[in-house]
Amino acid sequence: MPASVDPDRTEWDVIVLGGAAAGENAAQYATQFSGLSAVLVEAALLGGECSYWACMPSKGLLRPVELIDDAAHLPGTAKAAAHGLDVDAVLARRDTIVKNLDDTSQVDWAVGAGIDVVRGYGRLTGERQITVTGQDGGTRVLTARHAVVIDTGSSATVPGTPGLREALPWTSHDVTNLHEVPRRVVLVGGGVVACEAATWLRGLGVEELTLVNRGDRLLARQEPFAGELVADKLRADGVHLYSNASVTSVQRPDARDTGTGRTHGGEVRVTLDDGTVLTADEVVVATGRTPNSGDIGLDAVGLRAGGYVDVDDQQQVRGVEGDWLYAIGDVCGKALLTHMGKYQARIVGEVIAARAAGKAPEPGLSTAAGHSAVPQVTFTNPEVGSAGLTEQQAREAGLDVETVEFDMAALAGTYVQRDDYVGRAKLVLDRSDDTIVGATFVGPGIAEMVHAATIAIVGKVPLATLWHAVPSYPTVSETWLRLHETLNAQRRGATA
Ligand SMILES: Cc1cc2nc3c(=O)[nH]c(=O)nc-3n(C[C@H](O)[C@H](O)[C@H](O)COP(=O)(O)OP(=O)(O)OC[C@H]3O[C@@H](n4cnc5c(N)ncnc54)[C@H](O)[C@@H]3O)c2cc1C
Ligand SMILES: NC(=O)c1ccc[n+]([C@@H]2O[C@H](COP(=O)([O-])OP(=O)(O)OC[C@H]3O[C@@H](n4cnc5c(N)ncnc54)[C@H](O)[C@@H]3O)[C@@H](O)[C@H]2O)c1
Repeated sequence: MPASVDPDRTEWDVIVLGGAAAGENAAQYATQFSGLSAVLVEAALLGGECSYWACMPSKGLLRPVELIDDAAHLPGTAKAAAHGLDVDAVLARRDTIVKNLDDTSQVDWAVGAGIDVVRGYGRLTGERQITVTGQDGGTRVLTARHAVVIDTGSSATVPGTPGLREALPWTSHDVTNLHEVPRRVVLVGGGVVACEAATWLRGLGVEELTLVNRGDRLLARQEPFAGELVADKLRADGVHLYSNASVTSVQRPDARDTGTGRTHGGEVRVTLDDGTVLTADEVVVATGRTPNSGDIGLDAVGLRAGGYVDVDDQQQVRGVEGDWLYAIGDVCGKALLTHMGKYQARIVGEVIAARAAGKAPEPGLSTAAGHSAVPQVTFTNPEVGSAGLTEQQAREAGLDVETVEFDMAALAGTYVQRDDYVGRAKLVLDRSDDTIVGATFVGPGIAEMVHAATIAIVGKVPLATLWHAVPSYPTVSETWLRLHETLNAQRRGATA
C-alpha cells in the first residue's frame, strides 16, 4: 500500500507516531473542526494491534464458541449444537474481520478524513521532529508545527526462560491469527489474553490444553470470584490448570519459523518448577505486554528509553518542555485497553486544537474522570465485566468501603438464557457519599451490563437516585434491582 501523501511534504501541524485506532482518533479530533493538518506515521498496518492481532480477531473467534456453548446447554438447541463448530468457517470469518491483513480501508478512511499517512518506522530526532525510515532504508524528516502524539502501543512480552524464545512460541499474533488448531497446547499466563485464548482454543478443538499460571488465581486484577468462576468453567471444559507454577525450561529441537499462526516446528517440552514435564505441539506465551518505547528516540528529547511514557491528565508527556509532546494508548501504561486509548486520544486531539488556537484547554479536557471508572470486558465463558475499583483497590485507596453481592442465577432474566446459568455481581460503595466506586459482573452475556456501571461511577449517581432507574423484566439488568434489595436487607440487618 503506497503512502497516501505527497512524498516531498515535510511539515504538518500534528504528527502521530503509530497509526493504531487511538492514533487515528487523535488525528481526527485534532483536525476535524480546527483546520489543522495531521499525518499518521505507521510502520506496519494502519489500525494497529486491535484491528488485526488482538481485540477484533479474538472476539471473532470467541463469539461462535460462546454461541455453541449456550446452545449446547439449552434444551431444544442442544442437538443442533452437538454437530460442533465449523472451524474452517470460523477461521474464514476471522480472516474477513481482520480484512485479510490489508489496511486499505483504514487508509481510505484516513485520507477521506483529510489525514495523511506516511509508511515507515519513526523516531523522535529533536523537538517536534520525527525521522521516518522507510522499507527501502531511506529516511525522511517530518516536522510538526504544534504537536507530536506517541501511539506506538505495546508488544507481547516473552520471558527469558531458558529455551523459550528459541522454541519460537506463539504470541498473541499467532493465537489470534491461527491457521491450524494444534492438538496439544501449553498456554503460559493467567491474565486476560491467556483466559480468552484458552476459551477459543479449547472451543476450536485443541484436545489437550494446559494453562500454566505463575499467580495463585486467574484474572488477578479482578475481584477474586471472577477468576474462580472462569477457572471452574475452563476445568469443566477439560482444560488443565496449574497455579503458582513457573516454566523453568523449554525444549524444542526443531523449532521452525513456519509463519504466523502455523505450528512452529515439532514437539515442544515444557518443564515446570515442580519437575512436571508437559509435552505439546505448540506453546503460547501470554505473560503481559512491553511498551514499544525502547527505540522511538525518547533519549533525543531528554527522556529515558523504554518503559511506559509518563503523562499527565491531558496526556502530555512529563519531563519535556514546551507543550508539544503527548502519548496515548498502551505506551503510556494507564489502561491497556483500546477504548481507553481512544478516549485519551479524543481528549488529546481537543487539547492540541485548543492550544494551537492560542486558548487554554477547558477544565473538562482531562482524562482523570474516565480513568476513575475504567471499564473492561473479558470475553471468557463466563464473561467478566467490570468498571472502577475492586474491593481491595478501594480499601487500598483509603475509602470507607461497603460491598454487596448477588447470585445472578436467581433471576428470571438469566434463567431464560440457560438452565445452568452461573453468574455473580458485586458493587463496591463509598459510604461517605453512598455512591458506587466499583462494579463487577460475571456470567454469560453480561458485557452490555458494564456501561450502566460506568455511568453510575463517572456520574457519581447516589444510590437513592439509582433506585428509580428501573430495569426491564425479564432482563439480566434486574441484577441492579436485586443488588439494591440485598444491600437494603444487609443494612437493615446491621441496624436491627
Ligand atoms: C489478544 C488480545 C486481545 C485484546 N482484546 C481487547 C479487547 O477486547 N478490548 C480492548 O479494549 N482491548 C483489548 N486488547 C488490548 C488492545 O489490543 C490494546 O490496548 C490496543 O491495541 C492498544 O492500542 P495502542 O493505540 O496503544 O497501539 P497498538 O494497537 O499497540 O498499535 C501501535 C501501532 O504503532 C505502530 N508503531 C509502533 N512503533 C512505531 C514506530 N516507531 N513508527 C511507526 N509506527 C510504529 C505499530 O506498528 C502499531 O500499528 C487486547 C490485546 C490482546 C493482545
Ligand atoms: N477483553 C479485553 O479487554 C482484553 C483482552 C486481552 C488483552 N487485554 C489487555 O491486554 C493486556 C495484556 O494482557 P495479558 O494477559 O498479556 O497480560 P496480563 O498482565 O493481564 O497477565 C499476564 C499474566 O501472565 C502471568 N505471568 C507473567 N509472567 C509469567 C511467567 N514468566 N510465567 C507464567 N506466568 C506469567 C501473570 O501472572 C499474569 O497472570 C491486559 O492489560 C489487558 O487489559 C484486554
